[in-house]
Amino acid sequence: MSAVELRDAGLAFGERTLWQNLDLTVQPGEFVAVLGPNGSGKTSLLKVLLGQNHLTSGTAAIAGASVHRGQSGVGYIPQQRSIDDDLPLRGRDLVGLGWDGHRWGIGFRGMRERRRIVQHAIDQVGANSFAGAPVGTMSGGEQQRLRIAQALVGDPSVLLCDEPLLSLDLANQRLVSELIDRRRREHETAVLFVTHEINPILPLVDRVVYIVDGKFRIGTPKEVMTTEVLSELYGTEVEVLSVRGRLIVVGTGDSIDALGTAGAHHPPTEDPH
Ligand SMILES: Nc1ncnc2c1ncn2[C@@H]1O[C@H](COP(=O)(O)OP(=O)(O)OP(=O)(O)O)[C@@H](O)[C@H]1O
Repeated sequence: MSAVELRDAGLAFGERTLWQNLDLTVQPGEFVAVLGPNGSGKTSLLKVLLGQNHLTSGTAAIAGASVHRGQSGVGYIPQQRSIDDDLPLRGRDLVGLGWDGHRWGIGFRGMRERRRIVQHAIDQVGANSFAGAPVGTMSGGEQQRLRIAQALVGDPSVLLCDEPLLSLDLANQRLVSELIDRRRREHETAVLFVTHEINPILPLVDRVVYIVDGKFRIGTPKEVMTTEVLSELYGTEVEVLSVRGRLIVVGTGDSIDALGTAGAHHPPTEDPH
């Protein structure tokens, strides 16, 4: 049974259609990167699978069952927001919050079970040494490891990750990617990974969903991350170079662009004055 299945899916907000006719089947253990410029509808796609956004057309299913809000089997790592230094919440409590959505009842047995499951998730991300500290005092990498533990605590068959490497240094980017990769290899958890920066995860990615302004392409990185495909998607001349195993993209004008906005060929915006 497939982990995720979108059939002829479309999503619009009011007049604006983000994407439509999207067919995507993700197999258990598959690692899918979701790429595209700001506002192309990447987060909205994850929210469809969380049951928070409703498709305008088509269907969405997780492990064969129609998507609904609060379903079990889905772990979510939301886009990182800075945590207030004074937040009186310990790492262990943060992970526990992930469990409470799957609560098995209260009472002594329930509490003991909760403690065991929270500890297991903390162990999976190697966070035992700092899980007792207040979250606000932790480094960005430590916080992110606990967010992953929070997403894993319900033993998900699908893990939805929204820019989980954002504002992490290279060592932590690698650590966090390895944790997610290990999860899908050891537990056959399918991963949908929204990112602007494909290079840190390039060796892990099985397929890419690349969305630009309502158009999209789905395929292996080799099939999608090419000069021809990206030029067609962006409707402008984009160049993709492979240098020492890294992909360098020039000309998109968004954050995947090696030259930043300087690489864009968009017409200059009008000066309002
Ligand atoms: N609930 C909503 N109601 C109306 N418009 C929405 C809603 N959610 C998202 N949008 C709009 O849909 C568009 C896509 O948003 P989304 O967050 O999915 O983009 P994204 O590709 O994840 O962008 P980014 O890379 O900036 O995170 C945006 O223009 C956003 O304002």
